[in-house]
Amino acid sequence: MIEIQNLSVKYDSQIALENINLKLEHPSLLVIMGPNGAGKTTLLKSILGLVEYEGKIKIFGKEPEESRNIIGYMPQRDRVNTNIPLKVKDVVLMPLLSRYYFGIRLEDVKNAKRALERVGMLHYWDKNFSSLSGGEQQRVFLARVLAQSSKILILDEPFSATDVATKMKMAGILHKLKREKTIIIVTHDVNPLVECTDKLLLLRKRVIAFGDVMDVLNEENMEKLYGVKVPIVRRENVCYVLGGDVHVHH
Ligand SMILES: Nc1ncnc2c1ncn2[C@@H]1O[C@H](COP(=O)(O)OP(=O)(O)OP(=O)(O)O)[C@@H](O)[C@H]1O
Repeated sequence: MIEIQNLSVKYDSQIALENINLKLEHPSLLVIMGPNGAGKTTLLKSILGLVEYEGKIKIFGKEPEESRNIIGYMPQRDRVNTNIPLKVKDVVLMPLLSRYYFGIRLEDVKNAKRALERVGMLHYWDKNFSSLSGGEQQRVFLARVLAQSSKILILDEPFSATDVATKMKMAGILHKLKREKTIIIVTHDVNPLVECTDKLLLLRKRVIAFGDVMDVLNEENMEKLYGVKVPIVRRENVCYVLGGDVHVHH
């Protein structure tokens, strides 16, 4: 369970997050949406203990710094150097290696292969990572995080650079995983995930809205969030953002 109380983050004097409160049950899937610069990545980094913050964050009752071994993190692709001179297998195995000082275990290789198979990339095992397309690299990054078998997954824009088939495939994997894990996803495109999202957080430095998708995803809240009209279509028990990828600078 993740509990955040009165969380605020400042970079120098600039406020990135102000008075964030939320509670997330385990297992569940939380989607975070908001305009560029809204503090989404900063919120993820706070949960990971990677930035200084004011307020309280408890992850199964522990501090973020003490919880790193139960969290798998997939950073935003734009912010990592994807020109890595490594094979696909090395990229997936790397976080597993750092856990054990005595080298690679057969079980780690099995986990890495299983994760790559899950995202449909096992045939690239021996291929140079930098030669893959953006969407393929994204699938390898997802495999890397899946192979860690963490209780909590934090994914920053996992769908960027992926085609519609890959998005649907990734969403399907996450849908299955959320039965046993807590998954936190930042995305500009909530549509592939609406059916498996338990809680939606609309963030713009502060919490604009937090709750069930059907309650939170409405035109009034989207206008508050993005400052422009964003049409929503409702159909039976689901709703979608018309335009899909909402990417607005505030
Ligand atoms: N290391 C840093 N030093 C100074 N300012 C920062 C730093 N990281 C982020 N910021 C600023 O904090 C604000 C929030 O940034 P953050 O990356 O959390 O936004 P975001 O919602 O993830 O945006 P995007 O959708 O563009 O990825 C921005 O104004 C950004 O410029």
